[in-house]
Amino acid sequence: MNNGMFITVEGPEGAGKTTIINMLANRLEAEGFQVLQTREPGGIEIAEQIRGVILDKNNTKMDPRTEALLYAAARRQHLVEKVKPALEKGYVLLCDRFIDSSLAYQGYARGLGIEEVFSINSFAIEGMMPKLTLYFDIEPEAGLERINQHKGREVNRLDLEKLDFHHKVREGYLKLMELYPDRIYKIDASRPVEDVYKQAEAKLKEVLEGKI
Ligand SMILES: Nc1ncnc2c1ncn2[C@@H]1O[C@H](COP(=O)(O)OP(=O)(O)OP(=O)(O)O)[C@@H](O)[C@H]1O
Ligand SMILES: Cc1cn([C@H]2C[C@H](O)[C@@H](COP(=O)(O)O)O2)c(=O)[nH]c1=O
Repeated sequence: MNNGMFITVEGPEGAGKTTIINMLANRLEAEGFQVLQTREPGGIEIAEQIRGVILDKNNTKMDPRTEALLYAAARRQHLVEKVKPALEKGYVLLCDRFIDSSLAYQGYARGLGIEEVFSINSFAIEGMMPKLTLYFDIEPEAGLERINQHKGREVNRLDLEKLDFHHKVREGYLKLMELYPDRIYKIDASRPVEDVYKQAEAKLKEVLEGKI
């Protein structure tokens, strides 16, 4: 039984996902929803350990397929331990990144192929897809500039990829929007925080009120 609502938030580095998820969670809780925030890769102990391996700056030899499989493995464990139980209890689950990150980063930007990466992830997720994905669209230069200014945020292995890679990630997301127009909703994340929040809140409310 699945009574909750599975919402994912996606986008390039520094798009503002974490900032807006926090604001949405506060708002929904104030309105009486049961809300759970989580993230990928991570969110539970085993997946956080896998995150450490994937994002370690010293792991420069990591093969792209190994990377894709590790993300899928972390996803599987997180889904079983946290996502499914929360949805069964009726939570609105706000997840910072999910399968679309693998499709955009590993499938498109790394060149493994969107279909191939979807296929290995099918084994991990067994059809559990989000009801809504808020895609935070921003030029990579602007997103990277934000994270460079963000004191205390550790720079990880993926952040250190060349600018061309980050452009491909964005192109990958734009392709995903064409593939899944009913699920993925684009937010202009280059705007000031309040404006980005309003765009996200309006769409989320539509979905929660059952308008789509
Ligand atoms: N709309 C905005 N305008 C300007 N700065 C912003 C905006 N949204 C977030 N920021 C700032 O940009 C930095 C990155 O924001 P945040 O951590 O929310 O992004 P993110 O998408 O979760 O990043 P990543 O996934 O790459 O870690 C933070 O310092 C945050 O305060
Ligand atoms: C889930 C997932 C993530 N990634 C990348 C995207 C980011 O570069 C890092 C995660 O760092 P964040 O600060 O938590 O955003 O991992 C990926 O390439 N593939 C994935 O499936």
